[in-house]
Amino acid sequence: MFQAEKANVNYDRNLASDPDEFNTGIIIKNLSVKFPDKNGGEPVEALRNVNLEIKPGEFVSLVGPSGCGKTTLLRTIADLQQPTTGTISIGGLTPREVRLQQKFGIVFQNPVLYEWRTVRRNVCMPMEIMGIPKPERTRRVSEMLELVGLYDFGKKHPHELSGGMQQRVGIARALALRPKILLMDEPFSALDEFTKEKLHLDLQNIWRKTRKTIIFVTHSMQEAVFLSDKVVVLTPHPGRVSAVVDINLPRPRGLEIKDTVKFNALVSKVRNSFEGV
Ligand SMILES: Nc1ncnc2c1ncn2[C@@H]1O[C@H](COP(=O)(O)OP(=O)(O)OP(=O)(O)O)[C@@H](O)[C@H]1O
Repeated sequence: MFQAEKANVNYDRNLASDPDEFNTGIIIKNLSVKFPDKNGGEPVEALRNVNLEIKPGEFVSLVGPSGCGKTTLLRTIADLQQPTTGTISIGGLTPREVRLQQKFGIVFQNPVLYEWRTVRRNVCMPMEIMGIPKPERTRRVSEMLELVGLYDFGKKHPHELSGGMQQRVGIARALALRPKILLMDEPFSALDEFTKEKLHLDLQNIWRKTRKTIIFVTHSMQEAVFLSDKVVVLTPHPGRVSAVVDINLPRPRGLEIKDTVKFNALVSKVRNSFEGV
């Protein structure tokens, strides 16, 4: 259980009902991304003609085999990669405008924590860079560490934590600047199955409490179905959307849902979307 739940902290008040209303709906139209070939050959078509709509507050996973363009799509939404053609609109703004407003939080597979800094000071770092005053920083670090279940570990250093705990620090750090959209690139793929399942439950709770739009990249069909409202299936060479599968399972979801016929039917549906291409 979350420490936040134990402490009966009202995160909905603190995190979700931000007075700064921001429409996090994402509309992607005819998006293509090509990378020039270093040896002068044909460019690599990482994404071809991607059309996708993500509603505000939706949890969407991108799944597909290696090289189908998942990371490229995430990076293009985050304005870390420019489209070759097509557009992305986020509540009417461009990815650049959204990035400059610090509305994206990004979590990578490897959280890249600073070993010489404590957990608290790792989470604090983006706020230091942004010049947020110290009392507010201290308050938010406590809030974020409670949210990810690490309040009692604030004085530890990264090497004293397990892989799962380190990834929680990465999530807390990504949330510290109060982003509206959380972009997660295979955040749990390096973790063991038990830790992964615990983090799935915890991420579901974080999403429920903070109401962020989450885009989650994974190779795992089960992970995608368990977490998402919608699974976007990508197919490589060139990278394109082969299906969008709605996951109409009730929430909140417990691990036992993985044993249900409905869950496994949805996993099969995602799998068959690859085979159909
Ligand atoms: N900076 C780059 N320069 C050249 N080619 C690139 C670059 N980034 C990605 N690619 C190519 O674009 C295609 C899509 O890559 P991308 O990393 O987005 O796929 P992915 O689905 O995230 O793969 P993985 O699951 O292995 O992370 C691949 O063929 C890849 O080699």
